[in-house]
Amino acid sequence: MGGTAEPPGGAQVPERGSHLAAGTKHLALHPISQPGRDAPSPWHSHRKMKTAMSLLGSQGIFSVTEILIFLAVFLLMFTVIRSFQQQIPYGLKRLPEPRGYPLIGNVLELGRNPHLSLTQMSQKYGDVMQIRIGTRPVLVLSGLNTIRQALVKQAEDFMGRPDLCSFRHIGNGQSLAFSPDSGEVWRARRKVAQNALKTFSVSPSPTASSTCLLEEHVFKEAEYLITKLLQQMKEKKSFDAYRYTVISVANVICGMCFGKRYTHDDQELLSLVNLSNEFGDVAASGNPADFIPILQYFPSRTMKIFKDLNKRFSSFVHKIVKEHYTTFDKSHIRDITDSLIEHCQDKKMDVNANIQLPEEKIVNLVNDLFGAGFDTVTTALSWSLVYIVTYPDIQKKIQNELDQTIGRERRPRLSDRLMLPYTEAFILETFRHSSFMPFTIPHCTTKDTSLNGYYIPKNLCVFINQWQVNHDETLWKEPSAFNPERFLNAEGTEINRVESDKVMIFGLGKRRCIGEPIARWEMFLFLATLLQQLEFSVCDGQKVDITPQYGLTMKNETYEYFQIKQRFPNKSFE
Ligand code: HEM
Repeated sequence: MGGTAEPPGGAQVPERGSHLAAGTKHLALHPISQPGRDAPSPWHSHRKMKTAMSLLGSQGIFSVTEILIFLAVFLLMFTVIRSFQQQIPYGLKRLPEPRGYPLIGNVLELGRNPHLSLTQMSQKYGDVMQIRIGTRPVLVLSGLNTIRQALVKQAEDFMGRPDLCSFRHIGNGQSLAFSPDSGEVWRARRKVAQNALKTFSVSPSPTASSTCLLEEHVFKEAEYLITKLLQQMKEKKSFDAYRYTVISVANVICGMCFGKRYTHDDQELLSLVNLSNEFGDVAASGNPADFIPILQYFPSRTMKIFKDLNKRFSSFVHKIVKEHYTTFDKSHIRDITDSLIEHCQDKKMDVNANIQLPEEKIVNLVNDLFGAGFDTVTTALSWSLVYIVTYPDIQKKIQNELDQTIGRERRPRLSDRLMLPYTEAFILETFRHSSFMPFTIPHCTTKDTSLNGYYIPKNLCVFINQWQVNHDETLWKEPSAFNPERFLNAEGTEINRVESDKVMIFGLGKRRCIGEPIARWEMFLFLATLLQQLEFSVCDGQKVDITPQYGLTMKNETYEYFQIKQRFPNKSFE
């Protein structure tokens, strides 16, 4: 027994004698053992060793020295990699992570709709998981409770912003929302911005027909919008809703920030506001150029447009701010820009932090407010109009509620909100169903921390998946259905606050949107004023496409497919 044996199917000796083929031949002709046949013996072991040595020896693939060097290098590399790998503190777990490709990480899995891919991945890896975009690790948070824990209960740990290359082009790198600053200066600036917004929205209006400045701005713009839409209907028989609402909404924030408005055909404003899609493409979570640094050095049309847009935006605002400086009168503060200039001239200190902010850091705030103030609200409003024409029964219910509560004699006011629960429920369902801000602006950890038992290092970029929360089957019955009634109590007379608090569109905690109250009021006033006077529909034969296009704010395809009819022709509203 033992001895040589034929390989299965006979000895297939390769014809050409490569180094590898020689080794294979050697192996084939000198089998190490025949299991179950030979009893192991010292001779056998010796032979085994000899065979192995001959496989590796001078006639084999590698020499013994080569193998030893290989092992030494392998051990060295292993030790170096281990020393670079995160040491997880005792009692905490390492973050779960889908396998990615070298250099690009999980970019391919993110695809065109990262909010959907990451929702799917969270079902496998959990509410707290790590992905890699390029070589950069990113923490992805899903699940309302997990997100509340991170952004509210552990707010200080998760309130940072990552230093992404595209963000450095926004507001000359001094943006309140996008710059990496999250310390005392950011805190003081945020407070100044919040106070300015409050003063120029809820302060009493000088006109008798409005209760506050915001109401006055929206009334005026909604009336201009209605006139413009009716004119478009006369001339073209249809219109693109986004094209006109964007100017009306921009005029509201222009009124508050700069005390001026623009016509619907103003080319400078039009070209600026219509570039918001390009802004959203780059500023969205998961833009590869921010995570694969080498991409910065390749020519990119989108990045060029992004830089150009930010420059144009800054110089548009800068020009207006300069005009304000020349006409500034301390006894007559006209708007937010004036109030920021006054803040600088008074050298006001932040009472808590005792911080003196540099002038440019104060006046630059108007850039953030104007930038954040029109695209978001316009997108919200245009989604609401898309749902209105998709579900005509819902439009009728809102109009019945408006007719019964407000009637035809006066316009809707902010104080009517509580008496119009169905309209409010419709707005909440628009936010939830469209989830048009699928992620918050990316966050970043400010120190080593932990969440749900996982160790999370400092400076880790964090994506908060708002879309996942708004479509979570454990939170919502039939999340893909558009159903405003889900937010009403059983009698349909009040908003169910437990349900409405689950909708996530403005972020949470220390970075929560500072424009949230204004956005909600504006949305209500525009929508109620438009639906009180107009009936919206889609042109015959046209189909509404509600598939969103991914971005910082997701838009629906805008086409000239909207039509309107006046509900009460020849009636004017006070
Ligand atoms: C429906 C409309 C709006 C939506 C859905 C929205 C949503 C958001 C979200 C998700 C964030 C990021 C939160 C985070 O990173 O955790 C944010 C931040 C911000 N929003 Fe809004 N927003 C809206 C309207 C507005 C308006 C009207 C203004 C101002 C006039 C505004 C000003 C800001 C600012 C300044 C920040 C940055 C806050 C910071 O980083 O400290 N937003 N918003």
